[in-house]
Amino acid sequence: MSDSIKQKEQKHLNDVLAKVKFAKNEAIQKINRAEKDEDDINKNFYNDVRLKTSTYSGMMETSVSIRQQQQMLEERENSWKHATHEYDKLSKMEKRPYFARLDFEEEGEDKPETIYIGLGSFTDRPDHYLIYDWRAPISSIYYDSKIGKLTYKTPMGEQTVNVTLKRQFQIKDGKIDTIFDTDQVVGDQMLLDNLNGKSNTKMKSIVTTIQAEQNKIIRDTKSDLLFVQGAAGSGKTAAVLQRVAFLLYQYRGRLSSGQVILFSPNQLFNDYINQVLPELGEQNMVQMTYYQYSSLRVPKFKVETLSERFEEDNSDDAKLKKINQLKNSLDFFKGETAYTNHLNTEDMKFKNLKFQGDIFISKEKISEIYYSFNENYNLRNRLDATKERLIKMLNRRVKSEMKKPWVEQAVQDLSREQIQAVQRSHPDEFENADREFEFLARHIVIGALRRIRKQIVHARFLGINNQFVNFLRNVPNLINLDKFDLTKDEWNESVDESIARMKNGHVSMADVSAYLYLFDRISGKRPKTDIKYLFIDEVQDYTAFQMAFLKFTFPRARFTLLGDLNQAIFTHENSHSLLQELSTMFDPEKTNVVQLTKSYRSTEQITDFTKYILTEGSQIESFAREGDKPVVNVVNNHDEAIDKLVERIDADKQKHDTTAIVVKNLAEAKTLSKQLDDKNVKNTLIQTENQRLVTGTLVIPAYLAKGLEFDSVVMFNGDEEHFGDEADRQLVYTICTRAMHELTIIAKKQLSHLFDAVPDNLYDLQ
Ligand SMILES: Nc1ncnc2c1ncn2[C@@H]1O[C@H](COP(=O)(O)OP(=O)(O)OP(=O)(O)O)[C@@H](O)[C@H]1O
Repeated sequence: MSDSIKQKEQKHLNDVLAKVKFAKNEAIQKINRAEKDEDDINKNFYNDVRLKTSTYSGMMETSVSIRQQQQMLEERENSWKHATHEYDKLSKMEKRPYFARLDFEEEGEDKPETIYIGLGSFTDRPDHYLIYDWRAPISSIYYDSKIGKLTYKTPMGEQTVNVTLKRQFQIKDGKIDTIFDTDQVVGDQMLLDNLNGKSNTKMKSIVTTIQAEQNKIIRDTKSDLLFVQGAAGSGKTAAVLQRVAFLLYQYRGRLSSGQVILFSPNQLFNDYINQVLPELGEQNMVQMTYYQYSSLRVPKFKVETLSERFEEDNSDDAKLKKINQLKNSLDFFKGETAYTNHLNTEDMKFKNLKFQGDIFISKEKISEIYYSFNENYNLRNRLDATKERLIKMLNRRVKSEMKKPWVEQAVQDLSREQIQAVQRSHPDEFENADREFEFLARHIVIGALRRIRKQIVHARFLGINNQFVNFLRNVPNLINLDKFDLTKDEWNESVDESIARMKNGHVSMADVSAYLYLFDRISGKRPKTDIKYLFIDEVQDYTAFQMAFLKFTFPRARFTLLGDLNQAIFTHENSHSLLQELSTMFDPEKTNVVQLTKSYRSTEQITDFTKYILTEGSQIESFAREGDKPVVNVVNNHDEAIDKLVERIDADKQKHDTTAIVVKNLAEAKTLSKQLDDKNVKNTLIQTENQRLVTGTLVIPAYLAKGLEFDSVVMFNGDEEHFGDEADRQLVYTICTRAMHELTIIAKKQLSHLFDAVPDNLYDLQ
C-alpha cells in the first residue's frame, strides 16, 4: 500500500479520533452533572419534600412531592446510565474506531459514497455517520460482496450499489498498522493474521473477518428453525455469538438479552465464550447447560452428571443402549403426550392430605373432585378447580376442628404474652368469655392448617413420582416396543431400575426430561413465552425427546441449532435421525438448513488429516494456513509413551501457550496427570466443568474438551486398545479437531484402526 494512501487514511483517522475524544469529554461532563444532580437531590431531600402528615390532603401533598423527587432521581439515574454506556463505547472506539472502509455508488445517484465500519456507530451530528455499526444493513455489503455490483437488504427493500473499493485496516491504539485493499469477500490476509494467533482461555469476536456464509447465519431474521450443520472449527459458535449481538441490535428496544437463551455443552464452554458479547458492547444472554436446567428443576434428585452420562453411553450394555434409544426418541415424547392427555379422564395419582398424622382429605376424595369437572376442562384448569374446592373444604373444616379437644387444650396452654399478641388483631372488647375462646381457637386452628393450605396451593397432593412410574409401566401400551427391538420383560426390568435409582435419590439423564415433561403437563405449568430466541450449541448431543421438550417449554422462541453430526459423542448413530425428526417439529417453510464446510480453526495440514477420520469427511475444506504435519508416535509401552509426551510438552513450551492432552475419560485423565506430576511436569487436570480454563499444559477428558480449542493437542492412548471400537470414531474426530496449530497422536503398540483411511503422506510417523 502506498505511503500517501496510508498518510491520507491516518489523517482521516486522526480527524475521527479527535471527534471521538470530544464526544467522550461531553460524556464525562454528562456523567459528572448527573452525579452532582443526584447528590444535590439526595442532600436537599428533606428541604424539598413538604412533610405534612396531620391531614389527609397534607398526606396526599407529601406523597406527591416524594414521588416528584423520586422521578427526578430516576431521570438523573437514566441519564447517568446512558452517558456511562456512551463513555464505555467511546473509550473502546478511541483504540480502534473502525476496521473497514467501503466506497460505492448507489443506483440513481452519481456521487460516490465512502463509509467506515466499526464495532459501533458514531455520528458527530444527527444522521451524519462517521462510523457505521457492523450490524447496520449497509455494512452487510462488506461481508457479502466482492468489488462490483450487488444488492443488499434495507428496511425499505433491496438496494443496488456498485462497490468500487473495499479496504481493511488494522489499527492499534489509534495508529494504522496495516491497510489491505481487497477484491475478495473478506480478504484472506486479515483472516490468516487472526487465525495465526495463539489460543486463548476466552473466545474472541470475529467481527472483522466474518465470512459470507457465516454472515447468512448471523443475519437470518426469517427462520423459526435455523439449523447450522458445520464441520469442526467452521465457526458455528463464533457465528452464533455474533448472531446474538446482531439480533439485539436489529430488534433493539424490543428484544433484551434476558429473552435470549443459549444451551451450551458444559460449564467450561460457557466460561470460554462469555467475553464475546461484552466485547461487542452487548450484555450476555442467559447461558446454561441442559444439565443445569434440568437439575435446578428437580432439587430432590441428583441428575446424572456429564461424566456419568459419558461412561454410561460408552458402556457395552446393548440392552441399556436400546432402552435409551427408546427414551430419547420422539415416539417416547408422543407416547407421553398421549398418556398425559388420557389423564384428563382417568388414572391421575394423588396423595392423602394429612393433618396431625391422620388423613385429612383422602386421595380418593381428591380424585373424585378432580374428575367431577366435565370433559371441557384441561389438565391445568382441572387442577386449579380442584385446588379451589379443596381450599373451600379446608375453610369449612375450620369450624368443626375448633370444637376438638386438642384446640381447647392449646388455648389453655397459651401464655399471657401469646394471648396479648393474638388479641392485638382484635381491638374491641369481647362480649363474653365464649367469644374470646372462639377467637383464640380460630386463630390456633387456622395456624395449624396453614401447612395444608400451602400443600393445596402448591399441589403437593399430586403424586408425581407415582405418576411417573405409572407412565413408565404403561409404555408398552403406548409405544410399539418392537420398533426398538425391546421385549416387554426388558422394558419392565428397566422400569425397576429407574424406580430403584429414584428411591436412591438419583435420576438418569434419559429419565429426567420425561419426568419434567410429565410434571409440567399435569401441574399445568405455563410455558415460558418470554424467551424469544433459543440457541443450542452442539445439538448433535441432544435427543429428539429433549428437543421436543424444549419446544414445548419455549413455544414462542425461534430456534437456532448448531451442530456437527460427526461429533456426536453422546447420541452416536441417533444424531443422524435428529435432523429428520426436527423437521417434523417445525414448519418446513420456516426452516433453514445451512452447511458450513470450511474449517478455520486448524492448519491446512491438520484439517486434511482429520477429515479422513470420518467416513464421510470428503466435503470438509481446509483453510489455507500452513503448519506442521500431524505427528503419530507408535511406542512399545506406557513408559515410552510418557517419555514422548514429556518431549512434546517441552517442545511446545517454546512455541505455544497451551497444550491440551486429551484422553478418553476422567479416570485416564487423573492417572495421567498424576504420572506427569511424578515426573515434575507441571500440568492442570481439568476434571469438572466448573473449573476455569488456564493456559499451560492441560490434561482433559474428551467430553469436557467439546467446543474448545488449543494451540497444540496431544491425543494420548490413540491406540487400538483404547479406541478400538467403531463407535469411537466421532469421539476421535472431536479430540483431533481441537488442535489449532499442532496435533500429536501417541499410541501404544498399534495405532487405532480409526486412522486407517488417513493417507501416509499426511502425517509424520515417528
Ligand atoms: N470468520 C472468522 N474469522 C476469524 N476467525 C474465525 C472465523 N470463523 C471461525 N473462526 C475461528 O475458528 C475457530 C473455530 O470456531 P468455532 O469454535 O466457532 O467453530 P465450531 O464450528 O463451533 O467448532 P466445533 O464444532 O469444532 O466446536 C475459532 O477460533 C474462531 O474464532
